[in-house]
Amino acid sequence: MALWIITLSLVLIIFIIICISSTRHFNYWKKKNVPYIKPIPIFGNLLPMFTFKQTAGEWFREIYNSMDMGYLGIYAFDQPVLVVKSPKILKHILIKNFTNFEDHILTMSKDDPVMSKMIFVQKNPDWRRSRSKLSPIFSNAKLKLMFPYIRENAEQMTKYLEQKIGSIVEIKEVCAKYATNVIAHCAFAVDAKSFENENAEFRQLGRKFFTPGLTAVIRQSLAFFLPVFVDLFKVRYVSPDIVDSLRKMFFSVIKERESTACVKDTDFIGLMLKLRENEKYDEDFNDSDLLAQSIQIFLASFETISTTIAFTLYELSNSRSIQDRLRKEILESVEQCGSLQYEQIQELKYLDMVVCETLRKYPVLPFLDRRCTEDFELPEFGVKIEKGIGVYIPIFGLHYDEKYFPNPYKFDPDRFADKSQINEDGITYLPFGAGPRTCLGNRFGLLNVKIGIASIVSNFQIDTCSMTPIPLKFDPKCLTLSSPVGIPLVITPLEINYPTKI
Ligand code: HEM
Repeated sequence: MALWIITLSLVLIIFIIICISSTRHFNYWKKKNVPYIKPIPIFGNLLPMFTFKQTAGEWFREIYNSMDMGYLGIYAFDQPVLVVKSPKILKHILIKNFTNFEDHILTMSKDDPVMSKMIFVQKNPDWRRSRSKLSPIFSNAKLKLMFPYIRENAEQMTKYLEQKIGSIVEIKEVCAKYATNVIAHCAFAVDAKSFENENAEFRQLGRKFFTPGLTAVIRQSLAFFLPVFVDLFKVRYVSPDIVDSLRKMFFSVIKERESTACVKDTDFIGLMLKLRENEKYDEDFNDSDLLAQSIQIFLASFETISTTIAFTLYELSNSRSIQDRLRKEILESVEQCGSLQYEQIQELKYLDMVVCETLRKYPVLPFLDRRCTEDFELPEFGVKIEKGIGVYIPIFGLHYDEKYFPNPYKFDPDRFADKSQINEDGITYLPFGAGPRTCLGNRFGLLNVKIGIASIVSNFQIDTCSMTPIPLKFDPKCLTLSSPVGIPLVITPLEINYPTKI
């Protein structure tokens, strides 16, 4: 027999074995009497995501809309996982019965000594220990100390934009420069110089990590949807050269701080060094833990901040009345105090409403995951979840549900005029997650987002141009929400002669 026939037969046999073995759990939801979507061999229900026809967020929204029940079974490759839609059940999972769902499904290879220590990835008991140590460094008092630098950086951004007046600006890139500078300064005590140098090292690192690519999205999707594979094949979530560059920067700052005995409260690295000093005898909090959490801060903040500002500016460019109302609020407030102050930012109600609405329409992380760590039962809802089962929360589906947000495609900040009712009866709005594992940096993130928006809106008028994608499409090669063509807009000086600018 010809060699090619033997080879082909072998490949065919291996393929059939993989197909059959990938279906061995496929009667799990049927046996539990849970409604489920019919899976296919190998991919389970994940094929649309891996053919890059849809983003993960859009796929979860489709699943969300396909069911009337409060929950539904699917298969992530061969693994049964539950997609939960009911706001009341979500409140139990994320808050009331949090101890049954403390871990994320997301897994990093144990062979990756840095990334596996990042707090987002840590499982218990490590996560609890890190969370209690890191929480104080995000306090209001600490953020206030960082405020002057953030405002200074926003001023640099407006100066940069002044040179671009009248031309088409890819605003997401400008916001990425702003966020890179803040995070490099606050997490690594480095002046990133993103506005001065198009190829600044920190900006390059951010581009490398967040520029969508086939291999990156496959690696990252496996970490979320097939964690067993990650450990088995030692799949790296972040390419080692990015981690190496951040490691070098981190240790050079530590060395400098130690040699000059310089103690600083105005950046996260200084705060973490203080923490290490206090935890001298804690072997579980050494330099590699500090490095892991610094990288965590870089990865968790830079894309979320820049994307949220860019999506807000996109919506403002599409609505002159919202843009004008926001500008009026900001400029009136600045006029009273001379310049924008930390406390004032928290009091700008319409700015807050605008940002909340942006995070509803564009939750940067469009889905969340949890792992059931103890059997869980809610007889009143007919729910029983076994230890080990993964749970996905379709944020994008909830945020576009007519029941909770009428006319969901409309950008309408007035939805958030009264925030007291939000998540009262169950969880329907969760751009930062919810419960004890909610985003650790949400106040820091919101502060940066609001200062960035206030600086641009108070100095420029923002409009769409022939290159602005309307409607906006999302990039299927990105797990977070992102536009494949960026967000090109035109900025012009303010038409009316406003009395004050920031
Ligand atoms: C607009 C900005 C941001 C958004 C929309 C956002 C969103 C999120 C979401 C959805 C989670 C998962 C929460 C959960 O599982 O319940 C999360 C976790 C986290 N975020 Fe953010 N984030 C933002 C900014 C930031 C910033 C600026 C930082 C750091 C300075 C940060 C640090 C973290 C950390 C450390 C976690 C893991 C918390 C834990 O597992 O205990 N985030 N974020």
